[in-house]
Amino acid sequence: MSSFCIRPAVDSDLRHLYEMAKLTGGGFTNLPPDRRALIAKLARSHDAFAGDGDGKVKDELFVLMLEDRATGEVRGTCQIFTHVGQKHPFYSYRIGTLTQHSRELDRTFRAEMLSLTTDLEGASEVGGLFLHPGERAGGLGLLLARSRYLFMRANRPRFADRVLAELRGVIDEAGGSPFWDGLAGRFFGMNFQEADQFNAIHGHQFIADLMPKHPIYTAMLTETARAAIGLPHPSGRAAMRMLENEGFAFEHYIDIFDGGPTMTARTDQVRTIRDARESTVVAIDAHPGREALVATGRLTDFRCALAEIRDGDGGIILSEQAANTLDLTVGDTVLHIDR
Ligand SMILES: CC(C)(COP(=O)(O)OP(=O)(O)OC[C@H]1O[C@@H](n2cnc3c(N)ncnc32)[C@H](O)[C@@H]1OP(=O)(O)O)[C@@H](O)C(=O)NCCC(=O)NCCSC(=O)CCC(=O)O
Repeated sequence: MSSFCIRPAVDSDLRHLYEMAKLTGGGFTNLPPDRRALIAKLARSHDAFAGDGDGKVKDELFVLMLEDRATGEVRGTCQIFTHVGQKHPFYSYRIGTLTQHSRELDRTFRAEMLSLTTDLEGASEVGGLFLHPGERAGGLGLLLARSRYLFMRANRPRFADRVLAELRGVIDEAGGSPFWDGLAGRFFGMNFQEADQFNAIHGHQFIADLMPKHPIYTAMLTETARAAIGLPHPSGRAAMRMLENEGFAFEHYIDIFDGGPTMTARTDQVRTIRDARESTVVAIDAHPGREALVATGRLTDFRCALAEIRDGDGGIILSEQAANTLDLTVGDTVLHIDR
């Protein structure tokens, strides 16, 4: 087990966030390579961690970081929004069908249409998931993604009953988006990269403002735009698999910008939220145990790590390594779930 640990972002993480944002290759709405936008994110996250939820529905943002406690190196990040669409409308396209029959021709046609909706307004959102390429395929992506669900469980009243995640859509080799070119791009006078850059600095709102409000028949889109509907960017397949493993499903909502799939779940049915257990640490030793995710704390003191645990008398026995990584001692309460 490693000494990697998830912790709340602090203002001095700007450098790390910026470095990671530069590595994403663009089109990653929640992690733009723009210092001003990242400073604003960190300030918003700072406020969210400092408050304790006053019962009002707000769109708060929590930014988490993956740090190697042995070296102090930051290797990943992820985000959680409490209620999207409180300030600016949260638009999605819903894919629907309209079936029509002609008696004279004896033909039935099913037309697929994209309707602009704000159906997902008020839901919580997980996003901004990024692991340094050098650390992939070793379980840390899983730690990053699932730590958010343990955080939500620890702060359940602050989150909505529904949770969504937007996956990046298909981007071609030239950095363009076939879905953008076939639809939104025709109403903006800019290519995808320009829109992406504008979006990073000024936010999503201009897209919503200029987007055509009438339903779009997909039969009228170009073949390449149509083929991109609901398809994730190839680098997002691991993220999609992890969402599916948690019980998220594609319910016919897509991003209005790049056509990427929006996955949704009932918050209390997300596997990690539903199945996590709260236990007391009854002992700490160096014997091997089963692999689990262990979290402690609730807000600025929140920490989460991969750990070896065993069942003990009246609680769990934790590995020494995990106890050091998470600063835990006997008698502390933790949230945990097997890997
Ligand atoms: C997403 C992560 C953090 C995932 O980390 P890793 O790559 O280390 O993941 P992993 O442990 O190798 O794999 C996790 C699960 O995905 C499966 N998997 C891996 N690669 C796959 C592929 N190409 N196709 C299908 N499934 C794949 C693995 O088998 C495993 O599932 P089993 O356990 O079943 O075997 C990383 O790939 C990354 O930083 N990618 C680039 C940035 C990105 O695209 N981020 C997502 C943006 S979308 C977003 O942020 C919203 C979504 C969200 O926030 O959750």
